[in-house]
Amino acid sequence: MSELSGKVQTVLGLVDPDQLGRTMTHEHLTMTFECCYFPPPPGDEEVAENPFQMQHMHWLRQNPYSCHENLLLQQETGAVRDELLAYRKAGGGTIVENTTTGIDRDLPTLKQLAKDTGVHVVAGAGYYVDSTHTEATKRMSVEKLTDIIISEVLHGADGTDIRCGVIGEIGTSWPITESETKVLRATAHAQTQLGCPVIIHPGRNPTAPAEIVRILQEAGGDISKTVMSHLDRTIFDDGELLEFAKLGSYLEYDLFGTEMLNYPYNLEVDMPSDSQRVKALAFLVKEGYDDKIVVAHDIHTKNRLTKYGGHGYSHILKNIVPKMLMRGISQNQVDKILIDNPKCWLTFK
Ligand SMILES: CC(=O)NCCS(=O)(=O)O
Repeated sequence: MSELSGKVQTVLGLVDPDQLGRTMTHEHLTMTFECCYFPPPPGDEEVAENPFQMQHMHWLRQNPYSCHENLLLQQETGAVRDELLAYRKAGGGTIVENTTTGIDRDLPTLKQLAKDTGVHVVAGAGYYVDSTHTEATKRMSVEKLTDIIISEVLHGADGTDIRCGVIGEIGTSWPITESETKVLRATAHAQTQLGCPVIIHPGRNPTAPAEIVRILQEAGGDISKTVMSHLDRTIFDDGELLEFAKLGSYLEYDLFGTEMLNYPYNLEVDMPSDSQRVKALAFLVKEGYDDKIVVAHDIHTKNRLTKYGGHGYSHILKNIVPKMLMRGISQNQVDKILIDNPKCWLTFK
């Protein structure tokens, strides 16, 4: 039995799972999203150059990816520190920080933030989407990728001794690329050896989550210890959602706080409102999946920080939980979603 068994690995070391408390399973505290810059609508170029003014806040919420500066969350460590202190005050205990190779993971900053704020921070191992894979990464064998991921969990990542406590978010596009398929297989192999939690970023197609599960399963992955992220922008049909839920992964609604009319990465998608997200959670609870739901905000742009008039990391605790209770999700079920399910997922086998 490894020393990790029965524990959760944070950037400050191993902790007992009961210490985690309320947990957001998919956030970013420092990263860059420049890989996913999307040009502004014609005529809006000037706003995009000078976005952080009151009169532009609505534009920024609607076009968060069309402003270079908005994509540089790594410039906001001070604001994020204040946010984490507020998160603790609001009853938060833990944040899973999903930044992986390709979007500027910064483990020393995560460690410092955890020390300064008392929030448990669990860091992610592995690789983001194909467009961020280097040529060297693309040439690697599954075995080599597996070794790197395992080492990031057992010894530390990016030349530090700071260890990751989860594999992911592992990025995939749609269709899934060859390089992403190798990383998924390596993820499953590493998970088999480590007994660790895994979290996946699916491509923007309703069939993507099931296809990813198929690839992980074929490579021996443990789907019951895997979170499928971003379901709120991926599967919209209730029947398809239940079909996917049967496969046994955790079901993550992680874009709370995001309101956007035109989702630039897939104009077919109607991004739901928070009320619609709560409705989806209530539906899954009614169908018996309360042991499988996890939630988060997936903050990855500056405009979502309270410093810039955004909802911040405490939005779920302050605003969404009361709405969940109002929509028939019991306090016991809320506690499962915020405390028990993340704890169970994050604990090494
Ligand atoms: C950081 C990240 O991957 N966020 C997800 C953005 S998406 O638009 O839901 O894919």
